[in-house]
Amino acid sequence: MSKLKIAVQKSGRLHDDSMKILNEVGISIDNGRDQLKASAKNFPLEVFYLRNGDIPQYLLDGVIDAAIIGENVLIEKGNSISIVEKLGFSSCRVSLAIPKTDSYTSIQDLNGKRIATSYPNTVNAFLDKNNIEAQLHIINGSVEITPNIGLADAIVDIVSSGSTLFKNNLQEVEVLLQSEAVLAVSPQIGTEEKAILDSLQFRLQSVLKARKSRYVLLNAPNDKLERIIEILPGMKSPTVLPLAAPGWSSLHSVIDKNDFWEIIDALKKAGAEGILVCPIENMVS
Ligand SMILES: Nc1ncnc2c1ncn2[C@@H]1O[C@H](COP(=O)(O)OP(=O)(O)OP(=O)(O)O)[C@@H](O)[C@H]1O
Ligand SMILES: O=P(O)(O)OC[C@H]1O[C@H](OP(=O)(O)OP(=O)(O)O)[C@H](O)[C@@H]1O
Ligand SMILES: [Mg+2]
Repeated sequence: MSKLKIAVQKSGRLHDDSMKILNEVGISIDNGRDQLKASAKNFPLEVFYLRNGDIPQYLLDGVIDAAIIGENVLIEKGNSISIVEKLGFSSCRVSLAIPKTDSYTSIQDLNGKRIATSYPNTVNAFLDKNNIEAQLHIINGSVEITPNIGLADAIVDIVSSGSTLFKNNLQEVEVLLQSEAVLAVSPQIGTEEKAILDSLQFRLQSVLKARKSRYVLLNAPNDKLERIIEILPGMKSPTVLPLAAPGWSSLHSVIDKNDFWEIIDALKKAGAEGILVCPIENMVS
C-alpha cells in the first residue's frame, strides 16, 4: 500500500509544532529526532526529518510528496510549489531594516546600497519590482549584525517580535512578505499519495478550526433567552435544553476564540449565569 512521504523540519522552530499538529490529527509517530525517517503507526505516512532550507528541492524533485515548511522558504526556493493549507504557527515576516540612526523616506533610498540577507531571491524580486539597483551580500546567519560591523547598509531578514532588530539598533522600514508554517505539496505527487494528502488535509482543517473556537455552555432564565441567542452565533444556532429548575434553560454554542471576552461580557449583561468555556479538539463540518 502507498504511503505519503512528508518532510518535517529536523530541529528548529518548526519541529515541535509540526509534530504536535500531526499528533493532534491522531497520527502517532514512532520516534523523533535521532532518526532521519519514521513511520506513522495508524496512518499511511512516512516522516522525513530534514533541514527547512533543503525541503523545497526535495519537493521539486518529487523525492518527498509533501512538507510542513515556512512559507518564506518556499517563496525563496520553490516558487512553483503549491501550498495546500496554512497552519497558523511560526508566523513571521521578511523585512528590510536599516540602522536606527539612518533616515528613510522611500524605497528609492536603497539605490546603490549594500543589502545583507539569507533570502537573495526574495530580495531580488523585491528590488526588481521597485526598479532598484542594489548590491546583495548573501549571508547564512546573524544577518542583523552586518550593518554594525560595516558590511552592509541594510538587511533583509525574518522579524517576529522585533527584538533582534531592537538589540542591533535597526529599524524595520519595508515588509517584503508575511509568512507562517504551511503544508506544501510536490508538483510530482502521485494519485494515491494525493488521496492520502487530501485525507490528512481534512483532518488538519478540523483541528485548525477547533483551535480557533471555544465551546460555551451557560444557564439562563427563559425570558432572557431571546437576547442571549442573538449574542451567540453557534455553528448553526445554539442548542437550548430545559433545566430541571422550572423557567430556566441551558444553552450550548461555539464561539470564535478571538471574540471570547466581548461575547462573555455581553452574555453576563444579558442575564447568563454559570458560563463554562471549553476547548474543542476537532470540528468537522
Ligand atoms: N523569530 C521567528 N519567529 C517566528 N517564526 C520564525 C522565526 N524565525 C524563523 N521563523 C520561521 O520558522 C522557520 C524555521 O526557522 P529556523 O530558524 O528554525 O530554521 P532555519 O535555520 O531557517 O532552517 P534550517 O532547518 O534549514 O536550519 C523559518 O523558515 C520561518 O518560517
Ligand atoms: O523578531 P525576533 O522575534 O527577534 O525574531 C527574529 C530572529 O529570529 C530568527 O533567528 P533565529 O532565532 O531563528 O536564529 P538563527 O538565525 O540561528 O536561525 C531570525 O533570523 C531573526 O534573527
Ligand atoms: Mg532561524
